[in-house]
Order: sequence, then structure tokens, then C-alpha cells
Amino acid sequence: MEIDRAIRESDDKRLKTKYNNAIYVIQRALALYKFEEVAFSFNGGKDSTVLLHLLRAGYFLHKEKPDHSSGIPTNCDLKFPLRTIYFETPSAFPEINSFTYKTAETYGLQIEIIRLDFKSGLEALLMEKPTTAIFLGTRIGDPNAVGQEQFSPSSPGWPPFMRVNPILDWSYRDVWAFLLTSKVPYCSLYDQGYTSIGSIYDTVPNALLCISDSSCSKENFRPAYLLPDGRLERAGRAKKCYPSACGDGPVLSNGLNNVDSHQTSTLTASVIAVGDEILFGTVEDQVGPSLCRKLHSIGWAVSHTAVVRNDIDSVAEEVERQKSATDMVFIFGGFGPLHSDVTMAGIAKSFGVRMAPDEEFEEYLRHLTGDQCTGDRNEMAQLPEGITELLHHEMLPVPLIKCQNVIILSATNVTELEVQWDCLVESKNCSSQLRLMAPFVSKHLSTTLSDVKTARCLSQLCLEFPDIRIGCYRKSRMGPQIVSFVGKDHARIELAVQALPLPTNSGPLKSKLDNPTTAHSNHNVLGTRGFAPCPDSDGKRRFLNL
Ligand SMILES: Cc1cc2nc3c(=O)[nH]c(=O)nc-3n(C[C@H](O)[C@H](O)[C@H](O)COP(=O)(O)O)c2cc1C
Ligand SMILES: Nc1ncnc2c1ncn2[C@@H]1O[C@H](COP(=O)(O)OP(=O)(O)OP(=O)(O)O)[C@@H](O)[C@H]1O
Ligand SMILES: [Mg+2]
Repeated sequence: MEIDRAIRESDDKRLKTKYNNAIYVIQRALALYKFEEVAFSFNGGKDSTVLLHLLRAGYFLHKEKPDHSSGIPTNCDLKFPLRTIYFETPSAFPEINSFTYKTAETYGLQIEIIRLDFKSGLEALLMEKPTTAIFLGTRIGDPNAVGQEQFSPSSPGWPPFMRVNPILDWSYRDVWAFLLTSKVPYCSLYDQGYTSIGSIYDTVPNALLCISDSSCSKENFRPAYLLPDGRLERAGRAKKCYPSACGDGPVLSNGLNNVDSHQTSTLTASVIAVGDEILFGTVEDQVGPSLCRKLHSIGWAVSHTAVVRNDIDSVAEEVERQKSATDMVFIFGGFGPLHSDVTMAGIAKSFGVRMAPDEEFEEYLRHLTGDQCTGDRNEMAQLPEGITELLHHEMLPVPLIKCQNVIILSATNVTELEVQWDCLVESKNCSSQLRLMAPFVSKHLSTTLSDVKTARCLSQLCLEFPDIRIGCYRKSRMGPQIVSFVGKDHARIELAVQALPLPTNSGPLKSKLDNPTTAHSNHNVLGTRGFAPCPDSDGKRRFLNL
């Protein structure tokens, strides 16, 4: 069998492993289900083209075995009479349609065209003939792959059948290694810069493959197999936004300058530290507070911080909660090759995906640590499968890792954090991950009045100014009370301060008007630091500007 021979003769060990695993899944499925009750969902895309040839190889190898009882026809030739379903829509690319039909003819597939949506089409199909299993070219990383295994029953509400996903664990690179090594034909669109194909309305060539040629106005694209980072395979597909707490769409966009300093809305972040030692009190966490200041300095609201144990479930539970509650989660600690370094595994668990070797990350680690940390022993190169993006920067010896809206910082102290932070916010870098929002401005007042005396008026103020964060703190029980007004609108803060309904007969007044963060000195501030005279001298106001 030409496919089998081509892979076995290649010296790509990884491809061979992936191939053998996929063939194993196919053969188990062919042994489990009656051949006439199995269908192959084929749409002419690259993943289903890979699957077609794996099925042919698996079928051929299965038939070679003397004792099989699955009812597979015994004549072996190029023809492959597997039931094949294609959901055709008017919005399909003509190139996809013609490739699908031509391929079906070449290999003798028994193709059935379905012109209904997936669910109704499958309902009709199952009514018409028994169908117990359907082969799909779904891969981890496809939006619909989350939670799926190689054998996954159809979802509740869908007609009952087994979804068989032999290439679930294949990467983009594996797909192209297979197609090029086995030299099988694939749809021509992949040679024109398309890397993942949906409909004519939502798919364009992948901009990362664009060859800029100033002499002609027409854009040219390199072929899909040259895409350097397979995680960006869907960059040519219209993005489906994941819900964001501020209703403002996803924060991140690959390859785009995302400085957005005019934005007056606020994005929220949570900061999670992982470390038993912090919980024991043995180590004082300085990265967390520093990160909070940095986020605040670029206009982000940190709405939650937590310290969790070095334990997969503790990490998973916290990440699971925060990734949906806030726009971005920052997590640090518990990252490395030690037994206690469980952060990545916890993140994988929170997303319901497996840990899998990441070749690119492994390459970076190999440069850094040489042979000490390679091959199977390199636990650090295991990353959550299908959701991981590497954030490159020339200042970083090893890229930062992002799993959807969770950013993993490897910083163990404030100096290391400085470097990683700068890489994240640097807008010119194409991996820039943080949108710079309009900075917060704040005003701080100090009073010697007791809490009992200020309580009611401050509560009243909070009701009147829900857009301003009005907070109170004191550095000692006997010392002055400090009242802070934090928001994005200078004028509103001034109004709130002026509206402070103060009791009479109380102590001195001080106020300070500033942006409390020092990390970014170019931010808009309300005034200068230092003590200023009280704006009112009627003897009634009892707060001083700080
Ligand atoms: C044969 C087949 C079986 C499917 N089974 C399911 C299923 O059990 N549950 C489900 O939610 N979606 C199912 N889908 C839909 C896919 O998950 C997904 O929505 C589809 O591939 C469209 O992806 P797209 O929206 O990216 O084009 C199935 C699709 C096909 C073709
Ligand atoms: N219109 C369709 N008809 C039949 N099967 C489909 C259709 N759309 C998707 N599928 C099934 O779902 C799988 C995943 O679809 P997906 O679009 O991600 O992959 P692909 O089309 O094979 O490759 P690409 O990612 O390059 O578009 C396909 O491999 C195929 O098995
Ligand atoms: Mg795909």
C-alpha cells in the first residue's frame, strides 16, 4: 500500500508515531463496527484528506489480516467503497467542491451529498440507514474539539452515533508532514495561502503567508505548509469572539498592534500565584503585587487575586473560575520541571484538554539547557494541547505561554517580571498581548475623623458615584484615615470629592491628587504629588488633599 510504504520509509519518527496511532484507532473502529454502518465525513479539507488516506491504509491493512469478521469486502484494489458523506452548501469554495467530487471518483468513495445543516442532515442519514460510527478529521485545536476523545459519542441532542477522530492529536505540522510525505493530492486552495477552509464568506488566505510585493497590487501567498506556527492556522478565518467581561470582544489578536489608549472602558484581570511556600508564609510574594500595580498602570482593573497550593486540582479550580470571570488571567509559580510544578497541568485540566509535547517549545528549551532536558524526559515541553500559543520576544530566551486568556509568567521575582511585562506590553511586537487602556486617575484624601463619623457620608457618596471606586484604608488604627477615589474620568472624580458631605467639628484636612502607580510615568494624572491646601477654607471640610 503506497501510503503505508511512504510513511514507513520516511525518517520522520514523530510522523510514524502519529500514523501508527491513527491506524490503530481506524482498525479498532473497523473491527468494532460493521463496515456498512460506518461513514466517513469528507469535505475536501486538508484534515479530511489526511483522514481519507489513513482510512485507505487502515482498511487495506485491516483486510490483510486473516481473521476479521467485520464484513469488509475482500477484493483489494485502489477502490475504497467506504460510505462517505459530504455536506454541501452554496457557500462552499468551488475548488473545494471540485476537489471533493474528483477525489470521490478517483478512490471509488460511495459519496452521499447532504444539503442540510449538520444536525438535520445526520438525523436524515440515520433514519435512512443504520450508521453507528462516523470518521471525522477533527483535530485538537479545532473549536469543536474541546472535550472530545478519539472515540466520542455524539453530543446530547444529536442523533446517536460514535464520532471517531483518528487524527485528534495531530498538529498542523503533522498534517502537512503526512500530505507531503505521502505525496497525495490536496485542494489547490492550500497552495494559495489558505490554511483552514470554511465558507467563501468567512475565509481568506492567511495573512501570515502573504508575500508583499510593492511592484504589483495583487497580493501573493505562500503555500499553507510553509506556515511557521500551526497555532495560527485559523488566522484566515473570521473570528468568533469569546465572551468578554466588558463586552468588548477578545483582548488578543495575533499580529496586530493593539494599543488602545483612547479606550475608557476597563478590562479585568485576575492574578493567581501558585506556591505552598507563600501559603505557609515562608516566602513573601512580590510578583503578585507588582503585577497588580502594572496592570493598574495600563488601565486594567484587577478584580481578583489568589494564592493556591501546588496541586493540580487547586490550580484547575481557580483557573476555571477566573478564566470565565475576567478578561485575562495571569498565573505564576509552579512552572518548571519539579514534582511541585503543576501549573501547566492544572491549566490543561481547567480547559479539559490533555498535556502534549510541544515541539517548538522543546526546541527553545533545548537551546537553553542542552541535552540535560530533551526528549521524553523533558516534562517542561508538555503543554496544554490545542489551546497553547507561544509569545515570542527577542528579549526572552524562552517564549511566554498563553492558553486562550490565561498568560503564564515564569518570573520568580520582580526583576524577571519587569522583563516579561515589557515583552507583553510592547506594542510593536507582533505578539503583543495586552491592550493598553486609558489609565486610572485617583485622588486621595486624608482625615483624622473616626470611621464612625465618616461611614455614613461615604456610603452616600458610593451610591451617588457608582462609577468611582471609593475606598478607605488606614496605616494604623490611631493614624489618619485615607479615602481614595479611583476612576477613569477626571471630572467625575472631582465631582465626587466636591460632593463629599462632611460632618462639622472635626480634624485637619489633607488631599493628594495623583495617579498612584509609578510604573508608567507618562500617564495622565490629575495633579502633582505632594500636599496641597484644602480646597475649601470654610472650616467645615474635614479632609485634606494628600
Ligand atoms: C459528521 C458530523 C458529526 C457531528 N457531530 C456533532 C456532535 O455530536 N455534536 C456537536 O456539537 N457538533 C457536531 N458536529 C458539528 C461540528 O462540531 C462542528 O460544528 C462542525 O464541524 C462545523 O464546524 P465550523 O462551525 O467550524 O464549520 C458534527 C459535524 C459533523 C460533520
Ligand atoms: N461540509 C462538511 N462535510 C463533511 N464533513 C465535514 C464538513 N465540514 C466539516 N466536516 C468534518 O469535520 C472535520 C473538521 O472540519 P475542518 O473544517 O476543521 O477540517 P478540514 O476541512 O478537513 O480542514 P481545514 O481545517 O483545512 O478546513 C472535517 O475533516 C470533516 O471530517
Ligand atoms: Mg480543520
